[in-house]
Amino acid sequence: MHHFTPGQRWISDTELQMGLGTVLSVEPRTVTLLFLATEEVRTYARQTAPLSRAAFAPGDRVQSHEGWSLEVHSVIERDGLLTYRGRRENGDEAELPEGELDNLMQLNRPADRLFTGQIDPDRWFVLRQRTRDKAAELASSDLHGLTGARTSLIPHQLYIAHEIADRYAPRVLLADEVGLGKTIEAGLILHYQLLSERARRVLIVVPENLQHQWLVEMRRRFNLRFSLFDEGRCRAAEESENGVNPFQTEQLVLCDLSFLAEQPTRFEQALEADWDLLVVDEAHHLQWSPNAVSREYRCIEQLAKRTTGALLLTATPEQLGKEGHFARLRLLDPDRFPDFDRFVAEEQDYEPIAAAVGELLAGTPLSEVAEATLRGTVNEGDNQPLLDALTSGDIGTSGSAREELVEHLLDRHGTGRVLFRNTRAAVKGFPARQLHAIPLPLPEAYAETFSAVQTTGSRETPLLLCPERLYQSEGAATPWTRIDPRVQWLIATLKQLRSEKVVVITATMETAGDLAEALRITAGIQAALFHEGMSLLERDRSAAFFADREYGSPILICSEIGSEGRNLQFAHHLVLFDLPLNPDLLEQRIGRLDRIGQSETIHIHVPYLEETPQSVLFHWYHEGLGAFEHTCPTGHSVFVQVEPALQEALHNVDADTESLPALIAATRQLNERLLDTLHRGRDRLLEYSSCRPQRAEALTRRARTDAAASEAELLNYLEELFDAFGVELEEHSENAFIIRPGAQMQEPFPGLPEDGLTFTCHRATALANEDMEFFTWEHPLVLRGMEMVLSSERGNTAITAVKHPKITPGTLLLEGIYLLESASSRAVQSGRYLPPSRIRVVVDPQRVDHASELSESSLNTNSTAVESETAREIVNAYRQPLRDLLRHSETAARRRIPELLEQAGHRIHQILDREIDRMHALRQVNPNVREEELHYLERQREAAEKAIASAVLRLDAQRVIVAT
Ligand SMILES: Nc1ncnc2c1ncn2[C@@H]1O[C@H](COP(=O)(O)OP(=O)(O)OP(=O)(O)O)[C@@H](O)[C@H]1O
Repeated sequence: MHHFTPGQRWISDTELQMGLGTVLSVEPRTVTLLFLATEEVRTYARQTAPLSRAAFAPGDRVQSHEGWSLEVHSVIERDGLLTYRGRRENGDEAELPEGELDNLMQLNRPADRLFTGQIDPDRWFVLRQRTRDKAAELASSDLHGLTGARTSLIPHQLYIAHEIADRYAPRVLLADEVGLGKTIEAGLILHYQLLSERARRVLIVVPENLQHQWLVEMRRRFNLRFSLFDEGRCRAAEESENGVNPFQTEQLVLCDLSFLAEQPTRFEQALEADWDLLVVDEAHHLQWSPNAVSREYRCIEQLAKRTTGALLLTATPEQLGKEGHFARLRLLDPDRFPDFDRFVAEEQDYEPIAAAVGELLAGTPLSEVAEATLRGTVNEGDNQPLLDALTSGDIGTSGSAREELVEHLLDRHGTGRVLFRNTRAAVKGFPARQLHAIPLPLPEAYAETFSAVQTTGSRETPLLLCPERLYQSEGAATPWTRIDPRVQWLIATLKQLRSEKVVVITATMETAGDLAEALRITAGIQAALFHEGMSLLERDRSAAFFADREYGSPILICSEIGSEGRNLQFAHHLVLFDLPLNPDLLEQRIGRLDRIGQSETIHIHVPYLEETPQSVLFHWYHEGLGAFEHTCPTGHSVFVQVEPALQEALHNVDADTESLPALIAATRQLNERLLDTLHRGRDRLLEYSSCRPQRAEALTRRARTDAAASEAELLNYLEELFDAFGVELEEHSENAFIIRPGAQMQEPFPGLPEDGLTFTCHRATALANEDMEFFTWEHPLVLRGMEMVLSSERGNTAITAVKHPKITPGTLLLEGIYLLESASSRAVQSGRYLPPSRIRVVVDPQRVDHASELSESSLNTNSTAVESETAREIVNAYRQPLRDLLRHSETAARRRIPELLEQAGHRIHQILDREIDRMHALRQVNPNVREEELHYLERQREAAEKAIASAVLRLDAQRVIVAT
């Protein structure tokens, strides 16, 4: 372990560009350093800190923070701190305590190593360069973080993730229809933000029964290891360290909403824990109305206020009404959504804009109405010239003008930047749903029940829809499962569908439990059970029992909690043992099977008792809304409007035979009207902005091409990497390999278990074999391997013999690899504009740079290894010529700096100026753009320019070339 003393100067091996750090404090297990050049404070575990002591020796030249330099003659150590004595440039004798060293001073380690004979095998040099190149390429790629997860590359998801992930502190509502991949989208955004260090601390809040699924999805798809926080975990953290805030002991935390809502102390701790990103799944649970704000809503509201980024997920944003929807948007941006009435009024204006966008996209000549709408937008600043180009009839310019106008309109109108919603209709390619309606006779015993409760108020509706409930109270004489014909029907149907997986959903856990029991006793069927009365572990076991293809149960019986979030698309049969009153809940239930990955027609079985409220509801859903065979985006709005009449019909089944057909007809009409309005207005705009198909397709094509090229490249790289570190690699099966620690391995390879692991770089293989690791350029083991190469000194000094037609035998050349690095924090992302770009020079004694004719590949293919003993002899024999070559190479490298800085400046302007201009235009019409976001971009531009102006050149590696 290193010995640290406050005031000492150290350098980060993994982030050399941060310059010299100063030890601030030393704790028993940690050490904290301040890197003044980037104004960052970092705390490391002492045992494993990737730090090297910045200690200089006589003969070195050191630089003071005042700008003068000193040639060191002697070094004095006092209480662990060094003071350098020597001569300044002006000839004065001077002393320089290490605390006064220039923060950006670089260590010339490769040269030191060369002259002290620490020369590496040539393959290490080659590996180092390859790694360096790749790291630079990844740092500047907009796809890095979005394509390496174990997911199929699906256009609407990639589009959303790409739109959002790169934003500063994104605050959005992901509201794709059920099962289209909101979790995946959130995972992609998280992954991108974490990889690019835009976010470090993330809190995910989900309903209790989805905790495990989220943990598993984040781990197996994105390699993100979240820690599950419950009371036990919090207590354990407090016991192991007195006074600690448990939520601060981990960076990635997942917990359950009711835990936070019900435990004020824990909630306060979570609130204090300083998150960068908050993710809330099933956000429709956050109930809000002007008169009643739920505890859950209040919790998330406070967390969202304190956290810069927030992703809310819900498939049914309006499940609890438009007000609730507005309230959730308000959580994301209270300034933009201050007032519910204004929000509703704004929606009225979307229709003409949506119509104009539709015409622009269709490519047809503009109607007068659309043209007038577009003319109404010229005050936004930049639409007039586009409109002129469009109406001029010039084919050459009108196409791109159309495209740009669409962009402007979508950017500036509607909820486009805050809300994303993809629908099945837009995404396409989903299998059909087939309804099997099963009317069953009403048993005598139930008939009494109905007449007893029919005339009572709407509070009794659940009893009407689930009459068995009356028989579930203690002391009921007959078990309802013997009376209810749905049970016999279920048994018969399950027997028929013997080889199929069947999901049965029912409203309550009591009914679910009774059903499972009845199946077991009457028919010997062992069903998996899933309800809120079971522990989390029991539920997860049950879900796994059902999912197991070979030994599992073919039947899963869930209470309503099973209708949210779970992935059951491997089943094709769904039994709705009863029907929920809320259309969104019905959609959630069907969504368990109707989700991405469903490969067959979904059979929806609905048994209902004839001439009862059950049959009323069935007909209302089926004939009024068509909700079984299609998703029904308007379901909730229709329900709200017809609820009194529907309740009436449920409570008076046989009062008047005319009223139900009338209700159904009215429902159908209303539904059609609402669908039409939505289609023309709000939803149209939302659809256009949630996924612009051409862009999404182009992005996906690029991602797929990149991924395909990466696969072969990565495999080839990994062979070299593993070979260099002594990791053994062998074939496992087609596209799959095994790696394990080899006999030659000198240090542990991070992430590689003792007994090895199986991996594939092939996406389809990874998707089909979840037990294999999916290695991509984003996988932690690959990234840590690359970091190991770059943070170690290995490969920064080599000697090689080259036979090359362009070099006279006997010539000594020096290949120098320099890095031009800006000392900025990663938040400034100067790397995006000035990727840690290499400057490669190959100088001869006449100071001529041969870099272009002696390319790396031509040198690598023509080189032969030089024995280490011979290498040392060469260095000893040619010390002075080599020192001269080093000087020349640095001069040659410096000549290239202006060009690189210019390119970086250009890149800053290209990316940020455009973005800032766009934001300004947007704010004219769409206050969705937060002031904060705009300022962030402006600050970013300033900081990036500053960082780049202070970029320094550093020798990263050198290779002596002896021509033979
Ligand atoms: N890109 C993808 N690659 C592989 N599987 C995917 C992909 N997208 C979605 N899936 C699978 O499809 C199913 C639905 O995805 P997900 O759970 O993210 O949807 P959701 O919109 O969050 O669903 P819900 O509305 O039910 O919460 C999941 O089983 C998920 O693993």
